[in-house]
Amino acid sequence: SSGSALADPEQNDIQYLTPIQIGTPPQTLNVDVDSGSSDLWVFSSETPEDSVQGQALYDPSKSSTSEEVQGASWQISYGDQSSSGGVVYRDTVAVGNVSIKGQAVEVATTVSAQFTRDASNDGLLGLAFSSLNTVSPQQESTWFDNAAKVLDHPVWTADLKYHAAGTYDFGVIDKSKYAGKITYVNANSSDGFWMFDMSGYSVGNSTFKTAQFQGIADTGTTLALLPEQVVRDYYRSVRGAKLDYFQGGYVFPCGARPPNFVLGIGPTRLTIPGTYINYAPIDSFGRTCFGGIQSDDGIGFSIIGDVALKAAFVVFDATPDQPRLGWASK
Ligand SMILES: N[C@H]1[C@H](O)[C@@H](Sc2ccccc2)[C@@H]2OC[C@H]1O2
Repeated sequence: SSGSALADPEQNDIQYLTPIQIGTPPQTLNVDVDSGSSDLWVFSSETPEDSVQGQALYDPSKSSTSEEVQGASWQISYGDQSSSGGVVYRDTVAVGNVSIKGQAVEVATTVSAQFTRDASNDGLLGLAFSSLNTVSPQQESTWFDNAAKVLDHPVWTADLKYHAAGTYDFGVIDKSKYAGKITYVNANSSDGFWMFDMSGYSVGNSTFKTAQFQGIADTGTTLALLPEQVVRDYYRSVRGAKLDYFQGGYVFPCGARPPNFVLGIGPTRLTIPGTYINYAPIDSFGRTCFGGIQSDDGIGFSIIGDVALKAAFVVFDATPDQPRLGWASK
């Protein structure tokens, strides 16, 4: 089987939301497909009312195919310090018409304020490796790991777009969605992420500088978080750019036209248009803008988020024993 689901951006492409169907009859929720985590969790009838502000709720009691996983619980905290936790049901979950029975659906009994504030986000669909799943005492598999058994190929692809709806495809590589060839690089899943090696970078039309650093492909992170040195080098070329301690990153006058940024991924190059790096105004006058490239704060690896991913067609290939990431222009 194979399927395709919408990736609909919120304002400024802060995140992309994908409708999924849970239960019988199907309950549709819009979730954030997140290649940086491995829990499928949703707002639910068991989420305290004061923690819900407009989200759609999954109600297992209204699904004839739901069953509680006795004694199981989950608790997750994310890179941006948000968090959630709760109990676990099994139910049928369809993404892009690929329907999987007995999928662990983690229902939230607590969510942090960032999630409560985000009315259009009904939960997360974690598509990193199952080794990061937080369900205890028995860890659960991601929806993709369960689906890979029935998909024509153990792959899913991300075709995110700048200020427009894109798609996540499952089990198929759609040739109409990219141009030229797909270049594959090995992924290292030992930390549970889609981690891969960068080979260098260039700013605008300057010469390519070799630099060895690792990064994770993270559809759930908005920006591209790169090594401090690389980021400092980039903003030297942006008129009026400065590191704003209070905003927590590099800002510049919204009239600035940041240069393109070229990321070396193994032998291939990913060009992030400067327009994607003029991420969004931080003030209501639209005078000062926040950069789409920021520092990874020395966490030990970079986070290749949506600002970069939306410039490519990306293949998450979970071929057993050798996961790979495919990159193509579009
Ligand atoms: N992988 C990412 C994840 O999807 C989000 S979770 C999230 C939090 C609040 C609002 C929406 C989503 C968080 O930011 C970066 C990293 O952790």
